[in-house]
Amino acid sequence: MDTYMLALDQGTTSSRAMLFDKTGKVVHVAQHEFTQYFPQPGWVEHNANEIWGSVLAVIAACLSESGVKPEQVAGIGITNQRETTVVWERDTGNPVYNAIVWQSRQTADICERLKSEGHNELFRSKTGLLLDAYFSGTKVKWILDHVEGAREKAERGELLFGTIDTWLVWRLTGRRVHVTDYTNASRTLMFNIHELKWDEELLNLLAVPASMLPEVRSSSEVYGLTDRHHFFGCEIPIAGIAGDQQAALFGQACFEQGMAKNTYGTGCFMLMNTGGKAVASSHGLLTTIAWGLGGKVEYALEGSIFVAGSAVQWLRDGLRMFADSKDSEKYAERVASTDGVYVVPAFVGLGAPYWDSEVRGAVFGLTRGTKKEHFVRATLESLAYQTKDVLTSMEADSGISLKTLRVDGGAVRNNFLMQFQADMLGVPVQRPVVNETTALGAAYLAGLAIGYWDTPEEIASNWAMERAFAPGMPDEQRDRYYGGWKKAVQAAMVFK
Ligand SMILES: Nc1ncnc2c1ncn2[C@@H]1O[C@H](COP(=O)(O)OP(=O)(O)O)[C@@H](O)[C@H]1O
Ligand SMILES: O=P(O)(O)OC[C@H](O)CO
Repeated sequence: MDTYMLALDQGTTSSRAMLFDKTGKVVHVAQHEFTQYFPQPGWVEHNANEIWGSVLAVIAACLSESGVKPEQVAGIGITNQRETTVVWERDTGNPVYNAIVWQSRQTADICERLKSEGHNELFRSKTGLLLDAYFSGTKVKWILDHVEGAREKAERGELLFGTIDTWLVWRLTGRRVHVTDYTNASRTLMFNIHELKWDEELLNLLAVPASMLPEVRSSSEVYGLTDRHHFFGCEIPIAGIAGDQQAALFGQACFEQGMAKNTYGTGCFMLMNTGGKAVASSHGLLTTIAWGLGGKVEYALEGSIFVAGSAVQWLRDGLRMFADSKDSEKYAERVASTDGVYVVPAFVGLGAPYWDSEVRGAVFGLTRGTKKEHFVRATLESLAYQTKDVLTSMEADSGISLKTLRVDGGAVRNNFLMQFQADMLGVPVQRPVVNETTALGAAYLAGLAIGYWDTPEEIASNWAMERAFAPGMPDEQRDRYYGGWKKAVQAAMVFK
């Protein structure tokens, strides 16, 4: 009987279940979108029960559509949108508030207050992060402060906190197992990434009771078995957990120090493996845990870009410039350049390396001759420029010069973008055959724990390139283009 690994990829806009075989090939995918709530400007929330329902639905669809029987599933790996915060009642399992999504800015004032009290450096040095509304810690505090009775319940030990991985494992195991892994813990602002434990001093500053927190485990081990009731009568080991960007780094087999990947989805997330060393950034990057595996923890430097593919969606849905995102390539290629037009897609502020939550989007260099094609091209180029900003910081922080960049995510299908990216970075951009590297990484982590795969080397040999894009732009032209982008960003940051 053939067996498969099942990856559950719980993303910001959809949940996916994916079956992989031993060669790392996708056997089947099922996907389900769910509701986005925007209760106030800048706030983004999800219904945690709807997410749970969507995960059950995609598991059922993936198995029934593929004809794979539940008993053929050797193990489950979970990967998730990171930082998104759920608080629920231990006894009833009811969330006390919506899940507050990573993009949500509703805790910006809590961050400002902690910064004004001089705590930024403390959080940075212990967690590798910044005091920004992006991360979970202030979101937990916000729920305890704003939901009636929540703080009292939390103090009595009646509430549990989890990122989405934790929520799903708790539900899948029939409410028995309350765990997370190092990668997800490292995005909470509450976890000390050097001592590998929840940090009491930070918990006190955030006023979050330790009793709410999940146990932190490695990214590859058996955490528990699925409850028969949720898994068609089968008890399947849940054996891998990683935040989606770390899972993609693993799925791209970036196992050696200095290897990096960039995922072009809603946002762009570039991670560089820095090995067993937590490299502190002095250029606006995050230090994060890449994975915990085989009794060891490896670290990564991360540049998080908040708006990437969603800028293409904006052209499609907001400005109605085309009906399908893939047409952006055709329009961009109809002109030889943007003719000096720059789009700065700072719709929710700018993440790495600027961390400016007040700045908003801007367009520069318009003339009477500016056409839709220039606009589309400039928007796509903005993804590559933002990535260049991050790589420049990454090389400065790590002292490592990137040799090649491995890419994945929805927007890498755009050949214009990939070529422009290679030109801008001056290094080859490599696109793998399997673009579903996030889910694949989760499957690999789970598969290693249960012996479906034996070693990371075996996994690395599965990685295959679909196409490489070689840099070809003359230095002078690259510097001129990039210089224009830097000026555009600076100008956008002045206008607030
Ligand atoms: N051919 C394309 N060119 C440019 N952008 C694209 C293309 N195809 C998809 N996208 C963008 O990629 C994003 C979807 O990628 P995906 O990896 O599924 O995102 P996520 O996991 O963040 O939801 C969308 O924002 C979409 O606009
Ligand atoms: O849901 P995604 O794939 O856009 O990823 C979200 C990131 O994990 C946020 O940090």
